[in-house]
Amino acid sequence: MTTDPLLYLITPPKIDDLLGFAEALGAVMGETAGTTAGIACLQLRLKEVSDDEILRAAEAVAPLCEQFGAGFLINDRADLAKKAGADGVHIGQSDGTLAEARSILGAGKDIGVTCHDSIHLAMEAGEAGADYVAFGAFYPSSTKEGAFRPEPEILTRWTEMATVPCVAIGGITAETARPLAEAGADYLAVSGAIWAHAEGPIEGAKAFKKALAAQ
Ligand SMILES: Cc1ncc(COP(=O)(O)OP(=O)(O)O)c(N)n1
Ligand SMILES: Cc1ncsc1CCOP(=O)(O)O
Ligand SMILES: [Mg+2]
Repeated sequence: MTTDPLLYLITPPKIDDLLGFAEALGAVMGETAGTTAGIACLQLRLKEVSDDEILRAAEAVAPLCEQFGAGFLINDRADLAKKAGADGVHIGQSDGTLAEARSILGAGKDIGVTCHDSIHLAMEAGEAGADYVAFGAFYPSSTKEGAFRPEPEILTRWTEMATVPCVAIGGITAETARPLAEAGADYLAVSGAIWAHAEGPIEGAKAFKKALAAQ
């Protein structure tokens, strides 16, 4: 690979067995630690669950992020990110404004913004102070349906015109990662390719280790 994106892991949208999940997460983080597929960031992305459930999950995963040196972000909710003492929040185009999230979290925290397939949205996010912009879904995703399907080239355009880091997301697997890395993604955001890997999350992590190995 010509570039070396970092891995940005996203949790499954529902976690039934929190202890079991934390164990699997620790194993994935341990498996990739110190390699080019080391987890740089974890996003807790639980959907249709109570605030308490999100905060309980945050309590379970935050120490692992600390242990393995990964940033810890919460999806959608700056207020819960603040309560959980997370490193930041990821917001979509319908999750409130960046200014609102910033006023809740303060200057030192990270705020990432979904920009779909739009350089225009990314410029707006960058101007509003986003710490990263996210483009996708690059490939069909079993985790989230979506109408937006950018070409990897958007990552190249962005990196040539802006300094704000870019995240690629959507259906990324060890097999589909390469064009996104070569196009200039700073981070590859991945969920299903780890958590729904046919042979389990550790094998999923090993596949990324192999795919992202320095060449
Ligand atoms: C890194 C990253 N990129 C995009 C998204 C999608 O956010 P959003 O559009 O708000 O959709 P939901 O994830 O909330 O369903 C993301 N979560 N993370
Ligand atoms: C949250 C999100 N936003 C666009 S695609 C996606 C899902 C990412 O999960 P997967 O890696 O399983 O496609
Ligand atoms: Mg959202």
